[in-house]
Amino acid sequence: MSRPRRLSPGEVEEALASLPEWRQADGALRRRYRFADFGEAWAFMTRCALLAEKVDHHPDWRNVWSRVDVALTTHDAGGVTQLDVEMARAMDALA
Ligand SMILES: C[C@H](O)[C@H](O)[C@H]1CNC2=NC(N)=NC(=O)C2=N1
Repeated sequence: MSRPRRLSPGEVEEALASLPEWRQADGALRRRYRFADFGEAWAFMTRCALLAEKVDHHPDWRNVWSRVDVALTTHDAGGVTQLDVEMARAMDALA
């Protein structure tokens, strides 16, 4: 894949207008998901993991019981790119 371009803060803000649960902090898109229990959280992570492998773009995340904290950033670009915006939308659709 060609190297993705890091989005400007303004471009990220624009993208976040249609991703109300997400915020931008420390060079990443961040969201907390809450599920009914650990099984639901893990099932969500499994769906995301399969997608991440398919598109070769992987979330940084932390799971505690029914909670999943996600940070999306493009390490190669040193910040948020269109890939992260697309992954955020896809993860919302899988939640
Ligand atoms: C070698 C491989 O293509 C890279 O390490 C990919 C894999 N998954 C990735 N995931 C994310 N979120 N950012 C990256 O820069 C990235 N790079």
